[in-house]
Amino acid sequence: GKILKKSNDFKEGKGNSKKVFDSTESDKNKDPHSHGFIPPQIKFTSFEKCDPCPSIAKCVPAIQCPAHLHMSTKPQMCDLPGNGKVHGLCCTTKQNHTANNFKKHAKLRSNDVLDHVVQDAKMEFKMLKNRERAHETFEEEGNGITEPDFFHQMVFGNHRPDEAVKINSLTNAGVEQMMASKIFKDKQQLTVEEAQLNMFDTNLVDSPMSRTCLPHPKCSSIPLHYRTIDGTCNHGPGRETWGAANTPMERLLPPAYEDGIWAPRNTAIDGSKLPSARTISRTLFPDFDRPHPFLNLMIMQFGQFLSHDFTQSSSITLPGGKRVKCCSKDGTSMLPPNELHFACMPIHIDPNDEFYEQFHQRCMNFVRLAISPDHNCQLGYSKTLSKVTHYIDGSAIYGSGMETSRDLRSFRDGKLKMFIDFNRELLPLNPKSDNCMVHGSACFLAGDVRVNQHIMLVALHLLFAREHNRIAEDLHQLNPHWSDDTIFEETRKIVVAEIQHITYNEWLPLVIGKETARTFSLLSSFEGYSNDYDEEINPSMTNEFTGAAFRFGHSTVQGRLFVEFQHRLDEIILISDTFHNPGRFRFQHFYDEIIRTLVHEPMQSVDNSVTYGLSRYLFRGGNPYGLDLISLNIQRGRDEALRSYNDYLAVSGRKPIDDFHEFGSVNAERLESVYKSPHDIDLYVGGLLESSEDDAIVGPTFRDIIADQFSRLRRGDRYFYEHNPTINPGHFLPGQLEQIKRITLARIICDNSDGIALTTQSRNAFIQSNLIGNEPVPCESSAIPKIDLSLWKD
Ligand code: HEM
Ligand SMILES: [Ca+2]
Repeated sequence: GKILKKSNDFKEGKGNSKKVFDSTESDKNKDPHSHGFIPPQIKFTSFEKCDPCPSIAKCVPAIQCPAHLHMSTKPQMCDLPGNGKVHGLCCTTKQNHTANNFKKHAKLRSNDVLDHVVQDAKMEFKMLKNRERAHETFEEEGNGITEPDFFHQMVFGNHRPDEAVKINSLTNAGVEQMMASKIFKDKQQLTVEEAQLNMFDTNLVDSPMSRTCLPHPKCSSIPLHYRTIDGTCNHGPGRETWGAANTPMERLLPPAYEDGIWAPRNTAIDGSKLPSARTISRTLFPDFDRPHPFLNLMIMQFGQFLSHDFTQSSSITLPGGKRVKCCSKDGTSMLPPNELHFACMPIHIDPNDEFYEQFHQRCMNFVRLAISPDHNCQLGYSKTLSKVTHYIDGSAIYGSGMETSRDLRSFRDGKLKMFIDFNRELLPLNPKSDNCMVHGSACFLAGDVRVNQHIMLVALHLLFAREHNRIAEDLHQLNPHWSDDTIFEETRKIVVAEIQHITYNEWLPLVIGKETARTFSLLSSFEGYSNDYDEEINPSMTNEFTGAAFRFGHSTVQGRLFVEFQHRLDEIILISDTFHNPGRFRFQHFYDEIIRTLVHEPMQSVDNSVTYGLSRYLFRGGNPYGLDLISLNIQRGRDEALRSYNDYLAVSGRKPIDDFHEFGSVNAERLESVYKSPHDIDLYVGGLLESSEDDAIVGPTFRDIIADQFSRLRRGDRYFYEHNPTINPGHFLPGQLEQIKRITLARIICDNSDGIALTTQSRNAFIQSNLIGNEPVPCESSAIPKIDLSLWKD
């Protein structure tokens, strides 16, 4: 095989001088919104085999090979660890896939230009804010029945008014920078794809717009012993904000923004408009009961709990924090263009929609995500942000901000606040009256604002909050001299390690399959420390992951819960009745019973079926109909400018499709009835419809996007529980780490039950409890190993 010496050599790859994108010169002067804009396609390259990789390059799964190398040159194939079925690519696999890797050639011509850009952007921003005032006059809810859209916006909500103010000013800064980038692009006559490839070489740090830059935290020169609450200072100088709360997401591939800056993906390959997200949803995602043969609903619920640990997008709101509305009041039409807020992207509902027709609904509200200033305050395409820490760090339990975290702590013996009801711990009651449907009934407070979203989610929050207090109590007994702070931080460290261990050791291999977990080096080692930290890996969420791949979970949701009660009649609970309505937790037996149900009941398979509880009745509350989560997901992908499904096949090293029949004849027919070309398929749709391979539950495209993200989340986290003492300033002692690695979800369930309806538990809490080999054993049984906390005695 050929030897490549430097990363630069990739660019020189023989016979590969062709351009990355299929860009036509005429794109340059075209208005991207005008009919006829053709989104650039990513070219697929085939690879030659070469073993071993040249020294500078590493053999990595294709998706981890930075996009620019991938697309413009021919990296060579190599063998990955595992069963030899999957080939990797020899790549220099550092930090970002896109940004900063492309040669910058949009050099600033003169400083005058930047001054003009900044001035114009300021003016435009002012005008935008003025126009926004007109929307303030819309009245808010009146009749006492909360609209589904109200709870939808709560998904992007804040804990505290001060957080709302902060995020609002950050969003404004993002919007102002977006305007500057647009103006800059026009003045410098950059093409759409130059913008998409982030070829801008200009930042605002020294400009009068520097106040819009992302604030840089001051980190001490010696790394802190415990991770910060907001995730700052995990990485070294220049990278202090990586993975922190309120910082931008990254991408696997350049965005499909149609103007290169922020205009959503709207246009099909032939220049016509893409089909409506609702049309796609109702055509392709009916509701069938297809229970998984052995996985249970805990797979689903732990997955959502995790997703709330590492991502919460933010939505654009009116200046006072109120909702933006894009449909007429009665939902029968969209607002006319001159009345639409700039963040509006309402979803069109067909007149013959078999569900919404009876309610005369023709429009579903949809507001675009907030955008953030860049880490380095660089002009370029817009980036969405996560309000929670990107790391797996228990932020759904402890909050992602100092003030929220204080609101949650009791400041006694390191414990979290709890609400004592019937002599047992429930989550503290939420002082905010609008967080739940039924005011005055139970409504809870946790580290994540979405806690009350539905009843199964509450159970997981409670489980881990109880685990915190249980460990805190033990540490207090062992070390009576420890302060509240020390107990809190030591307990938090253990709980986070438990979550990370369960994630990588139990949960993830069941989702992406053991083989892929091995290929991406994601399995926990049986013993000892790990050495795979890489300071250049940005752990931040990718848009492909949060906007599409990790939403696979929506297909696993069971809309009807069969809850077996011991002292009452069994009940079927409809998930649509529990949105923001967790009152059942006040029944003494309910917590134990819902956990038992999660472990007993099958999850739904990942496929073209989604419960109507999500695709018709989402957040219905007291209304006859709700929202459609699948429509929201598809529309969200376009809002975030995810590229079409085919481009992601290319980046994970597979051949793009040009025939709908790749998805089987039933799906092909349905796809063909909505999409004009296989090149138009939205990532969420294509990814969900793929059949899985080997032992994964998701198809290969989602599988690889998920595996890549979980790889970043361990290799790019200094405080990852397994990392060795030279890397992790808060590392565990060898004996302690050994104890952590004994932990399973089953043990945590056992240790925190009320002992009423739950006294036995299956060893694998992610596999249905009625299956042979996974029969429940008594909680005291040594078959479910315990953690020995005496190793934490000072
Ligand atoms: C009953 C269960 C669930 C409900 C009601 C629910 C609801 C929602 C809603 C309303 C959104 C925002 C949609 C938008 O406007 O873009 C969302 C986003 C999301 N969901 Fe779910 N979901 C559920 C379960 C799950 C599960 C099981 C997973 C993963 C295993 C998951 C992963 C995600 C992710 C990653 C996002 C994006 C979050 C962000 O970046 O803001 N969800 N979900
Ligand atoms: Ca987090």
